[in-house]
Formats: sequence, C-alpha cells, structure tokens
Amino acid sequence: ALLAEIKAGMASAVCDVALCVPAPYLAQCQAELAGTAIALGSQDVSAHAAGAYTGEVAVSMLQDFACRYAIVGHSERRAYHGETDEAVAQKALRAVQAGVTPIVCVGETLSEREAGQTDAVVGRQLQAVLDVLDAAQVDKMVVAYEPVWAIGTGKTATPQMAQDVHLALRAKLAGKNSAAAAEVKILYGGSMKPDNAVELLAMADIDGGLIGGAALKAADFLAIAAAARQ
Ligand SMILES: O=C(CO)COP(=O)(O)O
Repeated sequence: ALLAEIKAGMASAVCDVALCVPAPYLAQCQAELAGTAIALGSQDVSAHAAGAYTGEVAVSMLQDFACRYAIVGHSERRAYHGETDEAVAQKALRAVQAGVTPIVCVGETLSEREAGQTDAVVGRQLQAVLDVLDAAQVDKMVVAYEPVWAIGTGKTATPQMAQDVHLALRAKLAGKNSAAAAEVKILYGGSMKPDNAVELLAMADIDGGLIGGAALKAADFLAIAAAARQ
C-alpha cells in the first residue's frame, strides 16, 4: 500500500528516487516498480561475492531483482551486527564490482561528536572504503552522512553542521580522485522531514537525503522528494 501511494505521487519524476527495501520484499517491489523511474535498492549486501554463507544475500542475488543500489554500513548494522570499517568496505567493493551502487553510510555517535571527533570518525569510515576502491571507482558510489544521534530521534543536524561534514567528506573523496569527488552524491540522513528538507537540501554539498521514518508515510516522503527539486 505504501509503495502504491509513493508510485502514484511520483508520477512525474521529481528527482532521482530509490527505495531500499528489506530483502524479502525485493520481488514484490521489483514488480511494482517496473516501468517507473523509481529505482530499487537493498538495505545491505554480503561482503562475499559467492560461497557458502548461509543467510547472506550476495550482490548477484540482488541483481536477480534488478537492484541498482545497496546500502552498506548503516549505523544499525555497525552497532548491532558488529560490522567493522573493513567489512563495510568489502561490501561496498562487492557492489561496485557488480555494477551495483553502494550507498556508504558514515556517521558519528553523540559522544564522538561531543569529543570533537566527528571529522576523524567519518573520515576513517570513508577512508576504509576508498582504500579498497581504485581511483576510477570513486564515482561509482553514493555517500550518506548519518549522524547516529539524529537517526530516528527527531534530532536533526543543523544545515550548517551537516554541510561542514559533507564538505569534509568531499575533501576526503578528492584525496582519491578530485574530479570524481565533485560528482559523488553525498546524502544527509537523520530525521529528515518535510519541514527541514528544504533548508538541508539547499546546502552546497548536501545532494539528497537518506530517509528513514519519514519514508514510511507516503505524503512525507513525497514532500521531501518535492523539496529536493527546488
Ligand atoms: O537511518 C536513516 C535512514 O536509513 C534515517 O532514519 P530517520 O530518517 O528515521 O532518522
């Protein structure tokens, strides 16, 4: 029902939109999204291309459902499933090698921010991915800055706080490939809502959003997509 509402509201393409759904819904969503401009993505991908890893979803399986994106390194995967920077990097690499665009999530916890470590933490998380990619692969990924303290909490980074981190991330990308750095989409995630999306998306280095809670209400998601067009 949610997908039908989003589809109806997206009838005219307002911006690039991808829906990243839990793996069991991929087949249904692929069918529902066929013929629309809305892309399909997953919320995770295995760090292994193939082999006996029961329960894992390999990138080739995602491709069976025409997934164009795979979120990797979401803070909940890092926190609750012990995913290290290196494991996240391997997931990103598997996706890139298969032609699936990884959405690489980085973000600091509240205590890390309060200790002045934000740039160091997100820089380390992004660098781990850059270390396994060739310079020519840098523009094959999307980066999402998601301050952990802002996810699902109703607390949002101010536009300037987010912009400062996005700028630092773009500089880090430029260290690997300066031309590609300008092209990489850096999304902000963390309680993005219709009432704060316009000012966040107006910032020079905020190229889009990674929407959690507000994507569960079609009207809110559509309003954010409309804000992205402005
Ligand atoms: O983690 C997020 C998206 O993956 C952000 O979630 P919220 O938009 O609910 O804060």
